[in-house]
Amino acid sequence: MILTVDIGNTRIKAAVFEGNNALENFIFDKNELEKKIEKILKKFPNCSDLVVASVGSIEKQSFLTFENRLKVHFFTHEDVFPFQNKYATPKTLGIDRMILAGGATLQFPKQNRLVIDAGTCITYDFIDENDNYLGGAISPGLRLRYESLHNFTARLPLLTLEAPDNYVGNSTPQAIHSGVVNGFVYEIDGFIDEYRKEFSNFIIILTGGDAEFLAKRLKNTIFANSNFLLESLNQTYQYKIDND
Ligand SMILES: Nc1ncnc2c1ncn2[C@@H]1O[C@H](COP(=O)(O)OP(=O)(O)O)[C@@H](O)[C@H]1O
Ligand SMILES: CC(C)(COP(=O)(O)O)[C@@H](O)C(=O)NCCC(=O)O
Ligand SMILES: [K+]
Repeated sequence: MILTVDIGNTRIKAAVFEGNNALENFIFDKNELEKKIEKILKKFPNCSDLVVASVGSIEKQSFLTFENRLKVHFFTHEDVFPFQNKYATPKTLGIDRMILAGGATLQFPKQNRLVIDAGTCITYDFIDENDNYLGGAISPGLRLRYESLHNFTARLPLLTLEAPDNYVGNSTPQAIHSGVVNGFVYEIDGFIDEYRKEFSNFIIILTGGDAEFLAKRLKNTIFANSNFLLESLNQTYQYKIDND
């Protein structure tokens, strides 16, 4: 059994895998990291490996305490990945994006793939049919948009996610919901349309905390898989073991 841990900028997601099956998923806050992992290991004492991808503030040292019990692997740019990295600054590419690209390459062989991760940020990652990672885009995620409007203005309230009634918002709250949610949806549909002009065919993988909310609102039909990063961590780790 493998315990995978994804440390994002908002929260931590974890899952226990047996082969390719996720047995249980967990979501928690970074201040609960050690306590939650202890609890998971108590429930799944057969975990032999702990595999981590972190773009958050948590570093490898936080996992030292588990090293006497199981094999700990903290993914870095030095690991082997199943694609060629064509990013001009490969060392600054987010490790979460590398794991997503790894999972997309392994799960959907020999085809163009676009991965959209709607988390703290929205990230777009394109891996072509020859397994070249080309890059993509980074923009503010849903919650970040609500928070930025509030934090950088004097008069805009901090709202929580709500589906707008209309794109013509007729009040301050409705105008904010329209701007944030419709802007978010139009951005993603717009990006997909642009990619379609350049690449005739590609599979789209949509993941992240806002994937489900988003999927039903897009003009393009895409199935959301909120678990794709953890699945990719599990698969990219297997790939690393087989190819090291
Ligand atoms: N309970 C929740 N707590 C925080 N964010 C949530 C929650 N439910 C949905 N979200 C949405 O999920 C996004 C964070 O997604 P997630 O994939 O967990 O991010 P990250 O990997 O960057 O930590 C937020 O922008 C927010 O809009
Ligand atoms: C873009 C990100 C902040 C996304 O983080 P997330 O939304 O998953 O928490 C992360 O992938 C990152 O720190 N990237 C480094 C810059 C880059 O990928 O080019
Ligand atoms: K993201």
